[in-house]
Amino acid sequence: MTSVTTTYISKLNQAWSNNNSLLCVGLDPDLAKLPAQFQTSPNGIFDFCRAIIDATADLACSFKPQIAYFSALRAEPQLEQICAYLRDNYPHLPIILDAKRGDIGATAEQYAREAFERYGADAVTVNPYMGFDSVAPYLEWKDKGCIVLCRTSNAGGSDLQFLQVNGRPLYQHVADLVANKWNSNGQCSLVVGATFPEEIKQVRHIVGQMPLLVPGIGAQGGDIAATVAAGKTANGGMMINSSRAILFAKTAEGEDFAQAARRVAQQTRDEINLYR
Ligand SMILES: O=C(O)c1cc(=O)[nH]c(=O)n1[C@@H]1O[C@H](COP(=O)(O)O)[C@@H](O)[C@H]1O
Repeated sequence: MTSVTTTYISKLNQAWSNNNSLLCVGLDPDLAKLPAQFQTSPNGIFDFCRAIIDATADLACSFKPQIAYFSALRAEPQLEQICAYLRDNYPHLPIILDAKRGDIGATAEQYAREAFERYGADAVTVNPYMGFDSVAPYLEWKDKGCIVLCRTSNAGGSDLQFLQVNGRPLYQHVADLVANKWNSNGQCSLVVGATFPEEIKQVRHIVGQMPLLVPGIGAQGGDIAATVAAGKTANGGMMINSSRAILFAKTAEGEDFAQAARRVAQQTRDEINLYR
């Protein structure tokens, strides 16, 4: 059996190759969209996510729970259970806690503890808007990952990220800053949306081999071929996230929701691999 390593980056490298996959399965369990039996049972969110995890783990390079789907419903204990379930059963797959945190250092220390101690995540998404001292507390956790928003997948990302600053767009400054100043321990990644393949190319050029978290395929319509071509590296280079398209895949005749999720995850993984 392959040995399990403990840093975010080494886990990710192993997951890319062991599962031959760049697919990150997003866990965004919108209660209203869950099959009816999970909407009403007390541990329904956990049970739904566990079924999705078991159905897709061999096809994924990581799982990304989005914290708002839990905290909005006071369901953080179920998120703790999901993270524990992932650590116990799929310890080789990194857990990316999507929380998009950003605050002054003292508060960021608490957010880092929340991500890495409470949930035992391998990496957390953070917002760079408040600058280095707001990100530094995450970097103190040397074996954990810090995934910084750079060129987000939403249209409104352009409001700020495309502003020209000293001759180039702000998102390129973020990429440069993270790659050349903040990443001294090699634990950083960047978020770049699959809806903007040209920007993925620009970011890849600036950051070398740094892993990218790339949401925006599936429900947001990002182009898989263009995304992979723009961001791939020799050993992987990207976690390409899909959430709703997998979680709430339309069932074919005779399929249950988990089988449908697996089918879509497999199609997505295979389509990504076509272009690697
Ligand atoms: O950081 C993220 O994960 C993220 C960044 C971004 O630029 N765009 C984006 O969609 N996301 C997240 O990625 C997931 C996308 O979900 P789907 O559109 O359903 O695949 C959601 O959890 C978003 O919060």
